Amino acid sequence: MSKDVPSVPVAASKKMQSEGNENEFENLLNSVNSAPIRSPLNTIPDPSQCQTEAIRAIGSSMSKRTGNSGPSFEISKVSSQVTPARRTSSVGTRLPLYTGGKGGSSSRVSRAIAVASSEPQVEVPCFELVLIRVRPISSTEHVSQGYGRCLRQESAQTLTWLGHPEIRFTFDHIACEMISQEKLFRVAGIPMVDNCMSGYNSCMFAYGQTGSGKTYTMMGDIGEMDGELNEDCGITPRIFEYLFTRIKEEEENRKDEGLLYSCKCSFLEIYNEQITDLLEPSSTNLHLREDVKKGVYVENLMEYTVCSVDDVLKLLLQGTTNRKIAATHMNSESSRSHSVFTCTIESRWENDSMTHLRFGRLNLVDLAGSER
Ligand SMILES: Nc1ncnc2c1ncn2[C@@H]1O[C@H](COP(=O)(O)OP(=O)(O)OP(=O)(O)O)[C@@H](O)[C@H]1O
Repeated sequence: MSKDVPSVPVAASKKMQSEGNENEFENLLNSVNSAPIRSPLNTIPDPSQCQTEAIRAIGSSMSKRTGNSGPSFEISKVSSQVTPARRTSSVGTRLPLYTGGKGGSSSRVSRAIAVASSEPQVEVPCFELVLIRVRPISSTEHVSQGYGRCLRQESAQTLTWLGHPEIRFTFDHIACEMISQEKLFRVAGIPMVDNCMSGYNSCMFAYGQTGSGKTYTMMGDIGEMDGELNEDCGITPRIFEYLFTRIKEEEENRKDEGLLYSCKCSFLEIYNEQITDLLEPSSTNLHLREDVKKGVYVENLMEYTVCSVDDVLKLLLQGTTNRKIAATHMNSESSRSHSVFTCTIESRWENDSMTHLRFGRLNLVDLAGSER
């Protein structure tokens, strides 16, 4: 059934490493004590609790480096970590506390990070999740090229590559080829938004071979139909639809505190080690800088205030049109660059005669595909 192909159709989406800042204005000295309690970081569900019928049912397959064509797979890596109040800014020793992922090619990592400063040490939790998404074989691959599946899914965490010898891989979670964009968003996207709104930075990135489905997963079909997102739209538009719904609810529920959110987005591309603003393509060769207050940032990158999912869709459409694409032998519209869509979510509210300010940053990264 299977036929060798020269490259690996592997896609990965990673949602990882985040830092959050909660900063309280004005009465800074009292800030730590008066800060409202955040939701727990690991609102990200245990992948084993996220199984869907489709995932359980499928014996889907994927290709491996030396192997056969077939559906690609993706990895979502999720992590969140929070820094406490801004005064304790320097992060010190990392204390890895590995939980699970024994013996597999990936592991779920839950870490605590000790914040080194003159103040008492604060444990900074960190949460990561690696998720594989298997892409179905296209009709061209199946009919014209005669490729078949080369994988068997054993469980929600384990896949076997049907080579000689067979090789088993274990991940935090495997989303089979039948998983819908919506379901994937519910597993990987919602917890990220919830964490960001609680002031934890979050990052998701898609990693894998050209044509394996990274852009489909991260962006998909960005258009709208009758004011609703397309069924095929990817995780990014869905994240913002959910984010603005949550913002509306929160602002409504905490009217008495005058809670207000504001969101700013930027969209950049890294191509040939050069950074370009995808929303202002003449702005190219931008520089990475580091600042004590801001941390690492891209100088002169434009940020746009967004108030609705429509605002975000416009930016996504504008940016993806400007992204560098070219044909590869596996994908006629292959992204040749890395893209990073960032949203900074800031919230401000009054409580006990103090103004509170909280930040969370969301990074959504679609890496360029590898042809090797
Ligand atoms: N889960 C899926 N279901 C159906 N079609 C898919 C799926 N994933 C990807 N595809 C289709 O496969 C093709 C390649 O996907 P995509 O462009 O997202 O790959 P990619 O990994 O981003 O590639 P590159 O790295 O070359 O940019 C597209 O036509 C896309 O619509």
